[in-house]
Amino acid sequence: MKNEIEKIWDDVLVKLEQEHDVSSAAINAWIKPLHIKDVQSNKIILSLDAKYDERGIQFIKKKMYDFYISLAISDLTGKKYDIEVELEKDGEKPKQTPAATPEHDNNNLNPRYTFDTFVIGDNNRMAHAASIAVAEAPAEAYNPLFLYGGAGLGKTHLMHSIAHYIIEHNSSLNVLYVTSEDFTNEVINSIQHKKQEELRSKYRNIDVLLVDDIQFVIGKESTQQEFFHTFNALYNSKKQIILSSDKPPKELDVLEERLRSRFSWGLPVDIQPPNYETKVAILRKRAELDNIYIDDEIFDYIATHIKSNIRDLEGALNKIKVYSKLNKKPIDLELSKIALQDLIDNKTKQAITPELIMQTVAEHFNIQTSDIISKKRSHDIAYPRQICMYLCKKMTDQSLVKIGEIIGKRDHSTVIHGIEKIEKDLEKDPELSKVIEVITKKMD
Ligand SMILES: Nc1ncnc2c1ncn2[C@@H]1O[C@H](COP(=O)(O)OP(=O)(O)OP(=O)(O)O)[C@@H](O)[C@H]1O
Repeated sequence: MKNEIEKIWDDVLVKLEQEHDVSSAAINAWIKPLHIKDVQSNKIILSLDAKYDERGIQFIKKKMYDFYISLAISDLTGKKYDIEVELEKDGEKPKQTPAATPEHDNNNLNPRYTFDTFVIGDNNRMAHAASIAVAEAPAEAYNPLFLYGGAGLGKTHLMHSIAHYIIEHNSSLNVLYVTSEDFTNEVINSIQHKKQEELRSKYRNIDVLLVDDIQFVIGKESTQQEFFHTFNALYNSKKQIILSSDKPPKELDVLEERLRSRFSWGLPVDIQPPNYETKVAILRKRAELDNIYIDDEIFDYIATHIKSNIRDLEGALNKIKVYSKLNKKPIDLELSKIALQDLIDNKTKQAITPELIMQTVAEHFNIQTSDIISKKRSHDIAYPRQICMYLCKKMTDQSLVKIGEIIGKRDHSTVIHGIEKIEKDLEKDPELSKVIEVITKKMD
């Protein structure tokens, strides 16, 4: 049993990062030093590297990493295990330590996040170009470079790419990548242990500072202060600063004005969600890097069904890989659909509401949503209204009474009549089936 868990350990780590938002830095620092000591019928015992002490275990529990590991394992194996973490005794370390991916080098950088593996699309072209400019000529092109955009769209990937590039091409420069969480913790520790001077001199000796998710310093008084001074010191000495955030500087509302304006000094540049073609290109690249062959129809299926972000796209691909491995079946479209069932069904169900149905039907028939809920009885309005009733019953969890209420306060016998009318027409009118199919697709 231990073997089986060891086999999927890499996938557990990927899941922690992709689905439970455990940062790659945290995986490196806290999950990699865990070894699978024993697997019992419903319990897995993990031991934490002897270099740590009890506080390490407390931290893992506090951050709920044990809970996320248990979730990831149950997701992958379909079986629920409790996770127990204990401290490894010196010399006890098992020989077979599970390999950990993603690996991180000494600089806390994911080796996979480089310019070579970054797919350029319309959504990120400018951000990519600016990143290259900064990597080639630190502190000369844009300072600070401020990358912003929604979650999982590639900001961290670009930041690591810049850092890798500079380390490789300009080895004399002192490059530091931190998340704002790391930075905050360093500030707190320095205050606690009265080592603020040490922290300041560390940060002021850096040539290229990259701080990921800077929005998290907002509201943390001392951290903001410290960052403000670090920023000024580096900027005035013509050192490169690269920041990422979920919003542009002007929308970081609660941030002190003096920091907000500094963030806009250089180049704020956004990353947007990818379009269909870019999504497919990213999936292809990912499969190529993982050395697996995946048919285009599967990429098409993922790209049309996963609408959120690139992390979720990769998560979907990963789910398919793991499902095929566990079930020892080749990857085809049918297997992919089964593997992604939960992911996709949930998302569709959540998104489709009676309001969305009314809006889509109205658009399709070139009428107003207000017509649908109105008292009008002409065929060009009443028929789309009945289609709405039919689709609400089919695609939402609403009761007939509720559907009637939403569609213009109609009683439930009117709703039943409407649904039956459409069901009957569907039996004899292939054109209507097509109309329903098109409307359903529009909501997908
Ligand atoms: N253009 C791209 N080409 C290839 N992979 C990409 C691209 N954009 C994002 N990815 C991949 O998507 C995943 C999520 O990206 P990343 O962690 O950089 O997002 P982020 O914008 O930093 O998100 P967050 O704000 O949540 O930290 C990563 O595995 C990354 O490699």
